[in-house]
Parts: sequence; structure tokens; C-alpha cells
Amino acid sequence: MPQLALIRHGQSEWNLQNRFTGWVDVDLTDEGVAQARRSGELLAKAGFKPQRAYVSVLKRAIRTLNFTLEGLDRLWIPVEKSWRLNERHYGALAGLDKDETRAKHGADQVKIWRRSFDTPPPPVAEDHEFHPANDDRYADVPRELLPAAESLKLTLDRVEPYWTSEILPHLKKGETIAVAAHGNSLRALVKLLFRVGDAEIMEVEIPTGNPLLIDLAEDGTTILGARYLDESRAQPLPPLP
Ligand SMILES: O=C(O)[C@@H](CO)OP(=O)(O)O
Repeated sequence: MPQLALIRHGQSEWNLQNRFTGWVDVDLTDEGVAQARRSGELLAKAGFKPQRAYVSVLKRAIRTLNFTLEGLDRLWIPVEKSWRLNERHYGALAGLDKDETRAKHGADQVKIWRRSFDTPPPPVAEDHEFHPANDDRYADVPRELLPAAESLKLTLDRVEPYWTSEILPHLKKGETIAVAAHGNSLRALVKLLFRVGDAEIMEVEIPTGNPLLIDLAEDGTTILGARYLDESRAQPLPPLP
């Protein structure tokens, strides 16, 4: 039967500093590295043997995947990197302190920017260093696909085609797959897999560096069971569809 582990990167420097991050390529903290190593240990203990892995093009997720695969002694498996698994683009909020932004714009507005399904934050300027058009790694991505800011809905709009065309076919073959990504690109996948409503997804949070292990039926989409492997840092999961 297919099995899927969704792994949010370990704690990043800007998670620790409480700053909006999005597509900014910040690194893991020492604690984030420890969480990533622990992710490998927990998956090994659960008997998880991934045959392939998918990851964003941001180092906090790539390094988390590498530590995880090292713990599993499976650094050899094929790994595909895609911008489509990146964190949601935080637009003009990227780099700002979350508490200072609340003080300036109000907690309600910040909650809407952070957790509403379809309200994107204000866009980043085209000539700003945080606009993806100014970053080499996106040179091959068609310009019209590069976001200046993303809501969760816009994130899901670019995650879903990748899920359907690249990941799902392998699950349908019965493979075991690891996906290392980000709080909001994984919330998008959880919304899709658990069929969470637009309002309900606001309350779903995914802890850093804590693998969510999902057992799937042969169709690769029906969830048979799901659990966080580090129970001490688990968050409530949506009900099974
Ligand atoms: O800053 C970010 O990119 C994300 C994830 O850390 O934050 P939030 O919790 O606001 O979605």
C-alpha cells in the first residue's frame, strides 16, 4: 500500500526570530537541524522506507530532507526539487517582524494575511530582491507563473498540478514517498488530501520537523490513517474525509 510522509522543515532562523519568510531562503537553526535529524530517527523507527522524495528549492526544506534521508540511510533515492513546493510567497511582508506587523496593522488583519484561504498579502515590488524574477533559481519558470504574493489558494493552485502530475502517479504504483516542504505548501496538500473546507483550513497548523505519516489506499488518495510521529509536538489533524 502507498505511504506518504509530509515533513515540514525544521525550525528556521526566521521562525525563531518571528519574521514572515515565504520564499526567502533562510537556513535552519541548530534546533531546526536537531528536529530534522529526529525526523529521520522517527521515520526509521516507524519502518518508513521512501523510494523517492520531493522537496522545494529552499535550503531549509532541502537540508531537512537530507538529514531525514541520512537518518534513514537512504540518501541514494531519487529526489526531485520544485519551486511548486515552496512556501507561500509572503509578498511585501517577507522579512517583517510578525508582532510589529500586528502592532501596525492590527491582529485581525495579520490573521487574514496569515491564515485566510484567499486573501493574499500585499505584493512585493518587481524590482525588490525578494521578487522571484530577480532570483536565478527561477530563471526557467515562465514569468507569468512567478508570484509577487500568494494566498493559500494561490499556493494550492500551483501545488495541486505538481501533486497530480508528479507525485500521485507514483503513489498509485504503491510507492513510499517523502515530501519535505513548508507550513503553507503542506497545508495546501493537507487541504487537498483531507478535503478540508476553505474556512476549516484556517485552523490547521503543521509543526516544524515532525513527520506526518499517511497510509493510503491503492488509489493513492483515500487516507486509511494519519499520525504525527513526534506525539509531544503534534497538532490536531482534520477528520478523515
Ligand atoms: O513566515 C512564513 O513563511 C510562514 C511559515 O513560517 O509563516 P506563517 O506561520 O505566518 O504562515
